[in-house]
Amino acid sequence: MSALRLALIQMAVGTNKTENVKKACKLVKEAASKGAKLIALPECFNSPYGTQYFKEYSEPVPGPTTKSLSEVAKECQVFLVGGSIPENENGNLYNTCSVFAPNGDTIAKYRKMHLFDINVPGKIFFQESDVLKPGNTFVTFNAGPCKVGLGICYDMRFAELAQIYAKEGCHLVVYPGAFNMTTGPAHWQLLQQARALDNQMYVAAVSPARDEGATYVAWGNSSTVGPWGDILAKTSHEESIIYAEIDIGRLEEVRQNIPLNNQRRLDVYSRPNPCESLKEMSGYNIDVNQHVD
Ligand SMILES: NC(=O)CCC(=O)C(=O)O
Repeated sequence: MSALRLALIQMAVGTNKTENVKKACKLVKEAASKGAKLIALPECFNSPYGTQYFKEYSEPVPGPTTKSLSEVAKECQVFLVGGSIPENENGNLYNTCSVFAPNGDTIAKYRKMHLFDINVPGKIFFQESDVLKPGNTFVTFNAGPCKVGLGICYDMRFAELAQIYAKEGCHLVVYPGAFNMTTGPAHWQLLQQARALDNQMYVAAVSPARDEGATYVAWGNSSTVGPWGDILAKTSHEESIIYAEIDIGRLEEVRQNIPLNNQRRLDVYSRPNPCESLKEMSGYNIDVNQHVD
């Protein structure tokens, strides 16, 4: 078997943590009943998204939320990417994704590496680093034939993360994420397609459903993109589950058709930046746009 069915659960997240977890488990069961073998939840699915909420909703990992996820993964016999939750480890908070195998074992734990600190004046200011610490570790796991890398939301903007996963042999990167009404329409879909095309791999991004009454309004629009850069599944902003086949054969075909991996000019990329070297030699008076050999 070289394919598996992926489900992304774009769930509506409320302020009641117990209800959020209960709903997540119910939706996992629904996705499993439709044949999904790898199922992913969104970023911050047990808590509203916002720096003012993280401490109150935080819990240890393993803890009550991951226990429920482990149980439902086992009951449904699926691989479950547990979105993310605010993790509390000895008072330090992280944005953390745990992954569960069909036997309920925790097989991966990833802490968001690039914290969401942005300021688009008049539109959105967000400073995750006010309350969260970043993770420093790349995390992959195997789901049947598919090797999967993990990132969380803002991590999607950093091409290096997906590139490292591709080099490590991943076929798919899953990003639980919650873009917003400013950057969502501008960048959410483009970034997924860029990461997929650059690396000729599958990319899946799963958001909470949009709640216009929330302090942070998520863009929604969860989607799965294929190694050709094509959108395989996509939803709008309501609560929904979307499905796509992750087909390793198709990924290999794309890589054979356009063999980027054999064509990289590592000999050139590894040279010191020619523009910087020339600028230094010339006292910065050169046109750095000129071709330099
Ligand atoms: N939760 C996040 O990391 C949001 C990232 C985001 O909206 C972006 O524009 O990047």
